[in-house]
Amino acid sequence: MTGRERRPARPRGQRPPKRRLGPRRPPAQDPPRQAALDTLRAVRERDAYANLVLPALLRERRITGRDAALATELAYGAARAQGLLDAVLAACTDRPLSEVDGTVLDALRLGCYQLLRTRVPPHAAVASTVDLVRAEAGSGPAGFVNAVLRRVAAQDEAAWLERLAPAAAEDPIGHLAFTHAHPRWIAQAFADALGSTGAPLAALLRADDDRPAVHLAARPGEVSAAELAAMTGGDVAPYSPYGVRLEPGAGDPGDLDPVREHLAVVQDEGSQLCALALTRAPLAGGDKRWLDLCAGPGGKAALLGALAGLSGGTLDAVEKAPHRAKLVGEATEGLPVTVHVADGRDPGLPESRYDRVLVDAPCTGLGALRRRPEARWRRQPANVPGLTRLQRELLTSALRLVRPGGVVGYVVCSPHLPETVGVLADVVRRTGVEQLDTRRCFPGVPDLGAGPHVQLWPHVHGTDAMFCALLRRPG
Ligand SMILES: C[S@@+](CC[C@H](N)C(=O)[O-])C[C@H]1O[C@@H](n2cnc3c(N)ncnc32)[C@H](O)[C@@H]1O
Repeated sequence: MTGRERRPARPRGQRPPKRRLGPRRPPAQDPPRQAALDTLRAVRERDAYANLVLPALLRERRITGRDAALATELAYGAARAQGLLDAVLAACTDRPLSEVDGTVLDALRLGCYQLLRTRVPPHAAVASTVDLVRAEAGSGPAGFVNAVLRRVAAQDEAAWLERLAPAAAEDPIGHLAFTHAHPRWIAQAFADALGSTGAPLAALLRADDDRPAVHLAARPGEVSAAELAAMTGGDVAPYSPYGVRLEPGAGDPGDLDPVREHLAVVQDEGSQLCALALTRAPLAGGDKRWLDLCAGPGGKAALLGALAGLSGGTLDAVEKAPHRAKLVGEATEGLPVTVHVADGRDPGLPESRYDRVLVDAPCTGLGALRRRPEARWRRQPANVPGLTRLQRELLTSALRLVRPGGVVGYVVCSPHLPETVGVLADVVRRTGVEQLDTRRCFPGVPDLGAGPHVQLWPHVHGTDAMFCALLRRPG
């Protein structure tokens, strides 16, 4: 993210702290904001995931209802908007943000987020942040935060964007990236995949910046989507026969009884559709042996395992990371699923055996950024080459494991072209495998493009930006 303005001078009389001053005071009497601050700190200090840290903190501190909703909005919102917030904060002090104490910077981000992107009254946003910092770090840092946030509060978000965003005429992608708080390289990747730098890119970035609905998948054979919707207060999803959508901010879905009782899993509707597409591809001959080559934590394995069970089949589920393999075992309890802790590139399973194989490959996750608040600022372009090599190797391995005439589904939760059509083109060229018209296995889903693969989009389908290609090994 680049700004085009020089930073104004530091607020008069205020010096940012080099380090925390004096002993810590007792926690501020503002549990939601304290929880949000502690979440941002865990993300920064320990590379933690906000969407794992915060629910645990809320449970531990018994923060519920409106307070939990506020903590969630502030922690996830500030994590998502970090680049934009930092550009505004940098414009309000002459000291590099890298020299500001970490906790003070987390608090500044929280305060700035409230000022720019919530309806919290400005005086409350500033005062509550100053109180947090006073309790954490003392009155010197609190004075610094007070001065910086007063500068932020002098303008609203639109005015800051006008002042700091690259000009749309000169750099349309940079402008949209800044406006919707995305790193520029990710906006560029989206533009490449969409083939647009105009309205579709703006719509995608906007949707990616929104709080997403939570999607559930009903376990086939146990409960219908309509029953699950009635049990959870959600709505039956538009495309997946097993899907239910819950309103954003409807609380921790892990607490829902059907999820606790394994009648449903939390799973994006796009993920459900990709797993289902594999089962829908036409197949001649036997259809009892299925394989999931990258199964952890088990969302798709649970859906595939239940469907395999209903038709008298079985699923082998491979996962390299032992702790994630354990999660697959838990997610598929009671289903005809065998979990293997192994490397999918050479899992030690018989070759030419399986009727259907899913490769839900490790990827940048650029298609699911809205569900992982801090991920967009953590991912780097340097991550891509290692991932595409692994994706090619896993897909090649799947084509050895599937029987002649069998079907392989290649899925990534990313629209980034090197990970999608790039990997596919390379493997198709080397193996001569047949690409199926994947769109036919997404019945009722509109706007699937020119094919033969399928790219889903948040702004079009309300799902994560999942990519799916179905391939048939020559008979
Ligand atoms: C995108 S996730 C799969 C999500 C899963 N299919 C689901 O729906 O819950 C990719 C998984 O592949 C695993 N993985 C990474 N490298 C692997 C390898 N070489 N062999 C097998 N699994 C691998 C990761 O640990 C991760 O759990």
